[in-house]
Amino acid sequence: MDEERVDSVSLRVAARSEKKSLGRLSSLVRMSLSLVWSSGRSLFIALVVLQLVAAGALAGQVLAVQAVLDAILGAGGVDAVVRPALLLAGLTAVSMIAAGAQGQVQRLLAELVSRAMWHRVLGVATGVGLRHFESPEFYNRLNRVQTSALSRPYQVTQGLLGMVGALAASIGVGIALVSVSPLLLPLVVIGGVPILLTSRRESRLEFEFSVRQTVSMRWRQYFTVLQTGRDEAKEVRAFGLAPWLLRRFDEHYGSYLDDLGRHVRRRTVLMVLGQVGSALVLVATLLVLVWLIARGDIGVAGAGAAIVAIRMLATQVQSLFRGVQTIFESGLFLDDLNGFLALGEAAREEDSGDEAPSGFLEIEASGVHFRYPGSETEALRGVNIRLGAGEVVALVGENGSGKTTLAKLLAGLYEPDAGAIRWDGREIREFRPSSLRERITVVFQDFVRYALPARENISVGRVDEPTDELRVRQAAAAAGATSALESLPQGYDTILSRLFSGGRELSGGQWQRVALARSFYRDAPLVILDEPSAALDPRAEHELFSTLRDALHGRTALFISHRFSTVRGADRIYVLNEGEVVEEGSHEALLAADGRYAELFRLQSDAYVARGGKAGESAK
Ligand SMILES: Nc1ncnc2c1ncn2[C@@H]1O[C@H](COP(=O)(O)OP(=O)(O)OP(=O)(O)O)[C@@H](O)[C@H]1O
Repeated sequence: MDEERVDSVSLRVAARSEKKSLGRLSSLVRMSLSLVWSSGRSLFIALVVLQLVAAGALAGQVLAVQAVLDAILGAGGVDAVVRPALLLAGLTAVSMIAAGAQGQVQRLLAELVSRAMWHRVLGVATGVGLRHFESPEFYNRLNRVQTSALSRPYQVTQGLLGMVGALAASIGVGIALVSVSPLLLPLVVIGGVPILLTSRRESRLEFEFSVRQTVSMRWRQYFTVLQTGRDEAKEVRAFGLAPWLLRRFDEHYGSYLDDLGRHVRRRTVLMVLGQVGSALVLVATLLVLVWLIARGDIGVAGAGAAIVAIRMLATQVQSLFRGVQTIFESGLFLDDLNGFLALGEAAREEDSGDEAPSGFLEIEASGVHFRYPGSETEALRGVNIRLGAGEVVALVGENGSGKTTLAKLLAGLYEPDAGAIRWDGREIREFRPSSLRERITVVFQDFVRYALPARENISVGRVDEPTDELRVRQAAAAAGATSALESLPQGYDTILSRLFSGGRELSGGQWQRVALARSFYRDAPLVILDEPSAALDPRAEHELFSTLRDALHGRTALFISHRFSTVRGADRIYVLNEGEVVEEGSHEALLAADGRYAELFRLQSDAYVARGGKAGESAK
């Protein structure tokens, strides 16, 4: 919670101290333009052309109005009015068509920019180290980036294009107005200033509101997922959670709506102040016009054209200043976005070092300490373990003793705070992290169940190569998944989820076999299996471990298990307790030592015997 508070406070402070210099404006514009340009240059050019056409047509309309009025008041009769009237109609049609076409082109361009932004954001989300996923601030930022910052570069460009169009139109109409009376132009421009001032304040309020509401919005999203998610649906019904979840959702929505109400009121007050200020200047401008007419400086046709020009120009000047405001408003969100994208830069820089060797003779963890970010206590405290090539090594220990954490460090997903993990004497931190991970395959307890065809659920084990059908089937066979997958309606083409039509769901144990097949398909020299048999029935578990060495084809395996019947076949067993290795050795040696392992083993086998089964004895 503290981190969230610091995050929003620091961002609000940054927003207040933000410099509104021209330099900043130009750097925001440059960044946004380059993104839009690289995403769809031909559409961008088309938009600029359409803006210019619309602006030219607008300025032409002022002159056409004057020509129509001149013709009406002159002695040429009806015939003389036809040509300027047709011109006016033509110019009006052109400006309307240009505006309509702009809307369609903008829609396409916005999607192209959005895709380019998603590429960057997803690149960061998948590229940053796992430690970021321990931090609420990372999720806050990710949420803000997804909900608002993603569309901002395009909005800046749109603001800029709007400004270009408005500027072109203002110049055109301004020249037309000056030709009627030079005095009126500065007054119309001054009319835009109140809008500029109030909208700058509105921008800041908008950003502050967004930062303030990030955490609440994430809670709302979370409660939405709980009520709509497939995985959650069972428990929500079984526990009758629906009304309670809806109440929790409503609490967050309620506080959001209260804050939104206050925010909208403040923005409305500012908007009204700006508009009233502009309207007062407009009144002054019109009074000057009346004075000019009274003095006889402007004729009737000129006065008519001036009124049209003042109206048009006031709108254009407002658009111009609103464009500036959009850019500044987006600037605050873009800073946030840039901060997020910088994490990706840092991750790319971190992914450097030597190529990891294709194999090893020995992996050794020595004196490894590790504490999760934000955690008080160490999850690992001076751990020493060794894995020889081709060995099958087991980690056992009670819940929370650090087994999974050690597996994550060995998999190169976290770095030790102290101590080292070495491959044949070389510290793994010397290797490029992504190249190290290519040499390792891990099946986590909570492996991902992809809503994809069975084949892809296995071949995602190695996506950098084209799918090898034979290897998919061999991996499935090694994991004991063949019969479950072949009996599916479309065999390996069946989607393993009910989310999509034709899909089928697997049982927990069948899924576990698919995850194992995925790890075998990866074909890496080190295989890490975190409770690979937790969901397997006794027969499947027995089959898995009796054939594990064959399936490994000489690869090294580290597996975590709570079942001692599976652990006993390992070459070496490490017993963890509160982040430390307290015992190591073969099953027989550990039993003979009569320590913690022997105690846990007896507890488990006694439980079987107590239930009257023979499994305990057979385990011994
Ligand atoms: N992502 C995390 N952030 C902070 N602390 C964590 C995180 N994951 C685990 N821990 C803590 O680290 C310690 C070791 O956890 P770990 O998951 O390695 O235990 P384990 O031996 O694998 O447990 P289990 O048998 O229940 O799977 C525990 O105290 C746990 O609360």
